[in-house]
Amino acid sequence: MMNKKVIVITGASGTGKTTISRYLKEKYNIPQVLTHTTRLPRDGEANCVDYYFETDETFEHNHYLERVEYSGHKYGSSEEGLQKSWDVADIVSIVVDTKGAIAYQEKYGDSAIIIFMKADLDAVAERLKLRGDEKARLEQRIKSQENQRDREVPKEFQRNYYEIVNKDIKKTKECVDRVIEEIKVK
Ligand SMILES: Nc1nc2c(ncn2[C@@H]2O[C@H](COP(=O)(O)OP(=O)(O)O)[C@@H](O)[C@H]2O)c(=O)[nH]1
Ligand SMILES: Nc1ncnc2c1ncn2[C@@H]1O[C@H](COP(=O)(O)OP(=O)(O)O)[C@@H](O)[C@H]1O
Repeated sequence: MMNKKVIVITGASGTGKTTISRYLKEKYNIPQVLTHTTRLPRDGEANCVDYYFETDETFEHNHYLERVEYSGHKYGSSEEGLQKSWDVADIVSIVVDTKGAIAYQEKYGDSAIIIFMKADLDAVAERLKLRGDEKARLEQRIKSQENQRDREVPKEFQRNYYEIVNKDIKKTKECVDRVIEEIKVK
């Protein structure tokens, strides 16, 4: 089991977590572990592709490795989901908030590779508007206590994590490439 690795992509809203997860899939064929949420799909998002979209009731039918409330919605990831991805690939990725990242680090130790994403606040506001996030929801999300918290590296992180400042997307992807090279030689 321990030649298996999970790349845990974390950071505040709009910092580029999903973008990096997609890049890992496209360039390295690294599958993304899907998680469950009670928030509604955004335009362009689909069930079983971006998330397992749940109601408050169906959300409780799964059992979770870790679960959180984020800006008024529930999110959770399951051990089965991770295992299913590990069945088909040695390196997989998952996108979670920092609380989730801490849980993965605690459970999987060095097999959990943390990438903490950071971006300038003004750039984030602009990018989320372009992403098509509805204005009121966007503001609520940006102001949420969880999102404020996730703008900084939590003190609970153990020393080994990668921090990527996502300004120029080309440079960001180069940073990700270096992370993958490092993981692969380990
Ligand atoms: N801990 C945890 N966080 C999750 C899970 N699924 C998604 N998240 C996080 O929940 C937060 C909100 O996600 P989302 O609604 O997609 O908004 P976004 O960050 O603006 O794309 C993000 O930080 C996600 O990484 C999960 O299963 N567990
Ligand atoms: N470096 C970048 N420059 C410009 N736009 C970006 C950059 N990185 C991501 N984006 C765009 O910003 C929006 C938010 O990125 P996303 O990956 O959805 O963030 P997150 O998953 O962290 O909320 C998306 O529309 C994405 O295409």
